[in-house]
Amino acid sequence: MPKVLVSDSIDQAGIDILSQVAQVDVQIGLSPQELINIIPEYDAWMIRSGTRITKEMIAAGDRLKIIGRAGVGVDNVDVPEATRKGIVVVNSPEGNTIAAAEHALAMMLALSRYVPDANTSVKNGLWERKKFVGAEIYKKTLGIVGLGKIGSHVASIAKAMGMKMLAYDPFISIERADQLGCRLVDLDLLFREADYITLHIPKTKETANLINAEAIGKMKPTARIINCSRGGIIDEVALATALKEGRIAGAALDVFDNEPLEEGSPLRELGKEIVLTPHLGASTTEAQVNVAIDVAEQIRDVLLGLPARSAVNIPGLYPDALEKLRPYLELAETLGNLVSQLAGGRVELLNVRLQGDLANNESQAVVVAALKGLLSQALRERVNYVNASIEAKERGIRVIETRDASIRDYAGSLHLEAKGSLGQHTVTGAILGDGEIRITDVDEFPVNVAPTHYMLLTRHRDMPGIIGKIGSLLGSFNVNIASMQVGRKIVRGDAVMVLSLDDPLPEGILAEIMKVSGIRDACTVTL
Ligand SMILES: NC(=O)C1=CN([C@@H]2O[C@H](COP(=O)(O)OP(=O)(O)OC[C@H]3O[C@@H](n4cnc5c(N)ncnc54)[C@H](O)[C@@H]3O)[C@@H](O)[C@H]2O)C=CC1
Ligand SMILES: O=C(O)C(=O)COP(=O)(O)O
Repeated sequence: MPKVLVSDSIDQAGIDILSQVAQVDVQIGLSPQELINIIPEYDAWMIRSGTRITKEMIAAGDRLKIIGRAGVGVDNVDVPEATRKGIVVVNSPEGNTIAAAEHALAMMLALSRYVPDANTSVKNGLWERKKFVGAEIYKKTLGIVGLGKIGSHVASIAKAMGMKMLAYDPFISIERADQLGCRLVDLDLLFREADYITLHIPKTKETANLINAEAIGKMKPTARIINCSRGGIIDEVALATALKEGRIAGAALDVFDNEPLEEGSPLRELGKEIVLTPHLGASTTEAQVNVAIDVAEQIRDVLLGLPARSAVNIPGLYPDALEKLRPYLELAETLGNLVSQLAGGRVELLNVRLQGDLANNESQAVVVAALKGLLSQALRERVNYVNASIEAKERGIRVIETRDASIRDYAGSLHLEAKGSLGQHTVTGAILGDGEIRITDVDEFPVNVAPTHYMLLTRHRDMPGIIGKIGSLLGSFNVNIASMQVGRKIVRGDAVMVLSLDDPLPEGILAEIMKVSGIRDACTVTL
């Protein structure tokens, strides 16, 4: 019988499901070393946010087939390492949406009316009515950062409470925001105008320290910040200083840089202007039943050899179909990711054209893979083969699928066209005889490049010297070029340059590239 390790507190409903097919061991509070010692005997591992699954633990888990996160965020799991080891990572993308949204609203109200401190005061035998005069949220402006599942639910309730709403989410369409009663604005305006700012975004490179001293400096002195998303999005020291000096009015935090919140944290020293909870966003009976069942069912299915419905790192397709289409799914995902970065965040239209032999194939999975790639910049591990179409629909992305079997530059190729905040862009790619992916066309300019993790694309005038200048500029920043391709339609006309790089581009280099005479546009892409 397979064995499942449960190392965080999970609702019994989940344990019951797992017990149908496996021996379940619940072991909470083990140290990282203890986990490394015992994980070799387990086939599956079920956690919440309390366990950090590291590369070393995954390396030790020789029998591990699946890691199940009973919740949304998988930032406590080394997903790339799990993927490399062929371990499926699943989560429950929607099981705790309502709980997290309601907690954010509870925090907003508690903060406005000083409920926690007033409660402590009464329990201490005091009756301090003057000390706890609060603020109403009615007719106040709520700035929602991240209009995904939780942010959308917060919006619908805040609307009913009479709030005016601004939202910032570079991956959401204006129509979707309109439907929710939110005005999409840039971050700067949101910071300046909001009375309440609530964060509902994943922690990524872009969102780490988003709320820093500079951002706080733009806020009203009466502004209050609520964070029930992820620690590390707010600079805790900058926030504590601003609250201490009265530069903003309050903050309510459920998540922290270090959890549990460390003893010397300056946040602990503040008074009624701060409300702190110990990562309780998902802690309702209902949400815990939802996520436990959702994830336990997936672990059970995978242990029985069936696909998982919310895998964050592999497609939830049946093995036969998957094997046949695998190269094209990878191609579609890569091209989707590439075209989304060329078109800018707010993509409103994706046209997927299956060409040559590919036009005769079952196409749905290819379109879904392209959407998964397209949304991966916004949703990271949250988007998968199962939810990509729904996510795209909710974001107001129009998807058009066309086929043209007569285009036969390659046996089978895929052409994507996306319209976003940076205009309309196209990419084409194919699978070569050796199974390798090639990008064969960018914005209708022919190229022949293998995609790599770091890429630089320029639009320039085809003229002598320009390639050399870009090469030397990259060299002077110690960036190594793996390969370089120029595509043009006519001599000395417009051209594109596609460079595969071994290193990420340091900050500031794009501005230098743009100064090179003849360069019209340049962008970096991370695949
Ligand atoms: N405190 C708690 O116990 C809980 C916390 N969470 C966390 O809440 C967060 C939101 O969860 P969901 O709404 O389910 O996720 P979601 O994926 O549905 O929504 C996230 C939204 O953030 C947007 N986004 C991505 N990068 C952005 C950026 N740089 N700037 C602005 N917006 C950006 C995306 O377009 C998306 O609409 C996640 O970090 C999740 O882990 C979720 C449940 C419970
Ligand atoms: O689902 C999430 O992303 C959460 O943050 C919830 O965390 P938890 O399962 O309550 O430890």
